[in-house]
Amino acid sequence: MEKRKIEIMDTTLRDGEQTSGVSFSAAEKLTIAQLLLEELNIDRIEIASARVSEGEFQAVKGITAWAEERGYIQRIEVLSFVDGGVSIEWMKKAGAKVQNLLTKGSMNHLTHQLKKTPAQHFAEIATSIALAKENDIETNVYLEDWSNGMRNSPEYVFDFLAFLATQPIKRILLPDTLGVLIPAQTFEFISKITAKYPDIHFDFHAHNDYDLSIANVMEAIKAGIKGLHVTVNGMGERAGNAPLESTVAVINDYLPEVSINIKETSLYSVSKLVETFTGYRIPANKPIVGDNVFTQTAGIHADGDNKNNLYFSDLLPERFGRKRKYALGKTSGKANIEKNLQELGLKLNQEDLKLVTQRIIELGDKKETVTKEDLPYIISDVLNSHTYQDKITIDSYMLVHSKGMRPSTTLSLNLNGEIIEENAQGDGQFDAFMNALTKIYKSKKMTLPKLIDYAVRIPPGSSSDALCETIITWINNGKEFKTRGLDSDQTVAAIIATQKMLNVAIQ
Ligand SMILES: CC(C)C(=O)C(=O)O
Repeated sequence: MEKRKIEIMDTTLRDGEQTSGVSFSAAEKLTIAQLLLEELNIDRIEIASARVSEGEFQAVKGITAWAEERGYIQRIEVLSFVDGGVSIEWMKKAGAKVQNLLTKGSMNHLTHQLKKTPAQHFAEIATSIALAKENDIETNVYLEDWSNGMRNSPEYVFDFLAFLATQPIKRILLPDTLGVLIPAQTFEFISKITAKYPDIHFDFHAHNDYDLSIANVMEAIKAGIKGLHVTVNGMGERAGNAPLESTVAVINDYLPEVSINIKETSLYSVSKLVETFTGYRIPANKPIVGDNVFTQTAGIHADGDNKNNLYFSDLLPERFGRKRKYALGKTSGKANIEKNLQELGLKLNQEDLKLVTQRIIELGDKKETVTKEDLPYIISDVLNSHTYQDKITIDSYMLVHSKGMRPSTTLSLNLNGEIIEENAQGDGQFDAFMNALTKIYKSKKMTLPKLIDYAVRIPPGSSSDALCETIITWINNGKEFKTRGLDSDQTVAAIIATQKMLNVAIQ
């Protein structure tokens, strides 16, 4: 059976720009337009509202010049108004060839906003369409507030459609302007319209106010719609529009009777670029493009992935240019750690794996996020802890840092079984700690190795703040050696490195 083609119209550059606080520069608009058409294969794009500003005019001019050269000009659309030809003049100067004419799709809007009768409105629309035609501009017509129109004034909507059926237009665009439709209504309303006008091209423009945009998009397709409006990352007025990414995935996976032409593997990179241009952050749990949506956190999932891919679905990350990740944290378990080790090309015996797992769970308990890049540091720390037995331990300490007073430390040291407590002040918390330790050593007529270098680093490439490593270089009887400490807190890491030094020095 031949599949029905669904046209995808992306309105990131028009409705998406109506996201509160978002404004694209002309150069950004051109870059996004190029990616949408050439990288993703989007059928049509709506790039601006006519008459908005000089900046918008320049942006449209730039895109139309480029599109004309590439033969894409009929795929570039501009939102225009019933304004006696002002929008047409603006579009002509900007080089645009397709207007999406904004009209009133409900009696409520018509009477209370325009304060006109249907006959007056239709006459003005006919003039706008004729004027566009004279100027070689093609017309699509938006019925603003159409979904409420279908609920509250269906006779008006059908009169309006009967009028439009006589007009030289290409498409009729049906917006759920306030995002109020539920899937059953979407199906019912669109079915009624497509049954009556099977040869007219209708687009559906969803909004996401009830988080139902994708469900509505699916019903609109089943009801015979020929085109859909979407935005990258679901940006748009209020709660936004139907997100391009989920629309593509759900159509490809669940609606085999229709076809679309979008390149799935480029969805993520375009989404990221739009995120960067807008500063509008993608939530980590946003389907397809969110940071965490291909990360297995629970160990049982990673374990299942090893056993006949028990936790896989059709939403494979590679489809969207992404990779599956296995989180490291308190719920991760051995399977997650093994997956990360595999990726790093590392192997551990069962005992060390257990110790590393234990360390990661401890960090997770402190609400730290551990990344793959942290793993070699944790392993090195765990493996090094095998090389000596701690005879001297710092059993407890209190570090005080306050305004207007010198930092101070109280510590309790277990020196070969004897517990000694001491306190001291210093220039910083670690300095105060070392001063207290020096006091204990002096009281026992022992000498401490001298600290000659102190370096702190976070694991390179780590995107988490889980760990920092403190590496201290000491000198003892003319011999230099280094010890390291690993912790989420820099001073604690230094204290761990110091305890190691105390034990190395007595060997
Ligand atoms: C401006 C119009 C076309 C719109 O975006 C809507 O009604 O949702």
